[in-house]
Amino acid sequence: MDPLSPSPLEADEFVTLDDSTAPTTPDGSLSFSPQLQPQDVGGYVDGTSMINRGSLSSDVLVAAAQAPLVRNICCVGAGFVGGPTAAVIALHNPQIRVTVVDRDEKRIRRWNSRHPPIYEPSLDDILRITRDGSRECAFISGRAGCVSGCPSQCEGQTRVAAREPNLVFTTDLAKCVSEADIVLIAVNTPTKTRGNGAGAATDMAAFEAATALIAQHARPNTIIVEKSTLALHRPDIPFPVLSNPEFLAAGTAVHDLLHADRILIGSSPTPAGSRAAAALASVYASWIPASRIITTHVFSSELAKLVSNAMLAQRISSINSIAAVCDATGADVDEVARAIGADPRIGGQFLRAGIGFGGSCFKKDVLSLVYLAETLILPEVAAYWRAVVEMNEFARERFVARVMRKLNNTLAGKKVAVLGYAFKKDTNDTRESPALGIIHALLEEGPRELAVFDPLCVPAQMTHEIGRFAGEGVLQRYGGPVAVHEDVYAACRGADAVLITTEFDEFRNGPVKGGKGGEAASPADPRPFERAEPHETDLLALQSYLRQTTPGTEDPLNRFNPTPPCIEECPDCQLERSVGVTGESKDQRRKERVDWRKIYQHMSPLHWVFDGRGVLDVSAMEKIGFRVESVGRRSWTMDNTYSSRCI
Ligand SMILES: NC(=O)C1=CN([C@@H]2O[C@H](COP(=O)(O)OP(=O)(O)OC[C@H]3O[C@@H](n4cnc5c(N)ncnc54)[C@H](O)[C@@H]3O)[C@@H](O)[C@H]2O)C=CC1
Ligand SMILES: O=C(O)[C@H]1O[C@H](OP(=O)(O)OP(=O)(O)OC[C@H]2O[C@@H](n3ccc(=O)[nH]c3=O)[C@H](O)[C@@H]2O)[C@H](O)[C@@H](O)[C@@H]1O
Repeated sequence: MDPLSPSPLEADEFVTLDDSTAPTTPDGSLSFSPQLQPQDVGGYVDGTSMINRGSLSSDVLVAAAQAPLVRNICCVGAGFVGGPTAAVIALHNPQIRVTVVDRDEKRIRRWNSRHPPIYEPSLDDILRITRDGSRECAFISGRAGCVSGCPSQCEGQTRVAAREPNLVFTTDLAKCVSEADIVLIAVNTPTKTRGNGAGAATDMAAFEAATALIAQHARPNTIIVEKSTLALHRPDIPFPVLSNPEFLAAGTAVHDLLHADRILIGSSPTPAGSRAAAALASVYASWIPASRIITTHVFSSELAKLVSNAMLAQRISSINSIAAVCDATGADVDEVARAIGADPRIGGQFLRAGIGFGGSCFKKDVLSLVYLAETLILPEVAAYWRAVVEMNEFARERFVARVMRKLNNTLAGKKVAVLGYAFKKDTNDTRESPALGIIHALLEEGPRELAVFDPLCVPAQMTHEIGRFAGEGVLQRYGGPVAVHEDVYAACRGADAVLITTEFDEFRNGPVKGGKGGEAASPADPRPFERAEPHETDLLALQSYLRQTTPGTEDPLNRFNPTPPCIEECPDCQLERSVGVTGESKDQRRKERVDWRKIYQHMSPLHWVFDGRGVLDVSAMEKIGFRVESVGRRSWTMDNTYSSRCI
């Protein structure tokens, strides 16, 4: 089989933005929507009188005493949010049965196999425990090599009991919903592509379809929880409805769920609303400190989620606007970011300049805010937030223009390698990836070859997507210029220019700065644990440590049950065999840094590298002989020195 051709099942399974269907989105205006009338929110329609302010309020604590016991949770939507969220809830609540239901059979098949549809660090370990159950195990309580008589309980063994499976993936929505005490809705809410509000409003089609089915099958008093991102929406169903937006980020989903800085629960200001909020809070309280569980009015919660993403996107657009100023003046955007970030009122995060933000949410949520402002007749507010998206597009266009300028404004007869296809590092999520727009723009210039490489995305998936958005004729197998590579060196061989479009650590040539998304420092031995019975989070930390000290050991605690066997004709196994890569070997290889010297030797003589993500140490690259252009940083001139005024 051609390794680059999608297997029949795989091609259908690729993560794509669903096409918008009918114009079902409510206008977003409180006064326009029949679902947003005062009786729904107990007279708090103006949003000013929230029931609870700050963390877990006394109302909710009082309600907690009367909150229904949660034994069964159903999550509708087995995507980037539903899958990891359900897995972490199941991990920390072994007494709760968690079912994840999706209408996409292939996706469910993959969740039930050793080929989960999404890649997230540590997710596989959690699935192994919750979906497959685990064996009893034991380990030395103290640090390895600790001396006898150590005061820190280092002696002796800690035993961990076996666990029954409590996470189930299925397509049987009716059954799961009818058994649930809480139903989490985590279905996709993309931007509408046609009809009223196209290009800005949220497409509520999947959400409405899900709520209609839930209303049909749920028992009375089942608590409905919106995890999908919505804008001031109230489903018209006779159940207590909570808003519980998700703040996890792709690539760090498990970390974000395990160590959430806040859990936001919006409810209506009624005793039933508070009881429902308390029941949901009790699920999170298994691992999140009560001080981090914030309860608000349901609309405040939904708006807070939109605003959170809008503010983060705005920071990226702000620093990218400054990158353009740096390019024109000789200032260095990283130095500027470091200097301003040292002010605690500003802070240092989300100030990495480059080709702009991608992903399924930032653009969608900013546009949703724009649409909301427009429907509320606040054109100035709408224009303000729209500029964030426009600046993002400018960042990408500016990068392409710079590549073209340095390549004499033509790609005829030239080969360009694009490194990074996912929208950010450590994920195989490609939705709204800046790389896609860049590939599209480069194809317009008629290159001889456009080679694409990504350390995590499956080549067949990339090929399929590029063929879909640019037409199959662009693919090499149909005589076009696009070749997707499994190997970075093959991608760069003979290239006139290499572009870095995703901030994977694999592409770096210098140290990685810390942070949750950064390259993890070698994990320290977490023992001895504070608790005699370690938490699952403790066990995950111990497992990472032991894996590092005994490389090649997949299950150092000897806790895992075997993964479910694949069906004989498993398309994922076939694909792995055809490209000679297994999940594990790919993980292993991922950790390897690109050898830039090797790339240099086999590139064409100009050795251009365009760093769209600021991952390269330019001086080190220069020593090898590369000519590097880095957004908002330094720029190459023909007299072999770095120019300060390049633009
Ligand atoms: N992707 C992310 O990192 C984050 C996403 N969000 C929000 O969470 C929501 C879900 O996003 P993702 O998980 O990324 O979407 P996704 O597209 O990965 O997954 C959604 C899943 O819902 C399923 N689905 C749709 N309608 C259904 C129905 N009627 N019955 C059963 N299953 C149905 C789809 O088949 C799909 O598998 C969105 O509102 C998004 O804005 C929030 C925070 C982070
Ligand atoms: O609602 C959502 O979907 C999620 O959106 C973002 O998470 P995500 O899009 O997964 O990833 P981010 O780390 O926020 O990165 C988004 C994009 O911005 C880019 N970025 C990020 C940071 C930065 O400084 N500069 C920059 O260009 C990244 O490369 C990426 O393309 C938010 O960070 C999450 O809190 C939120 O839950």
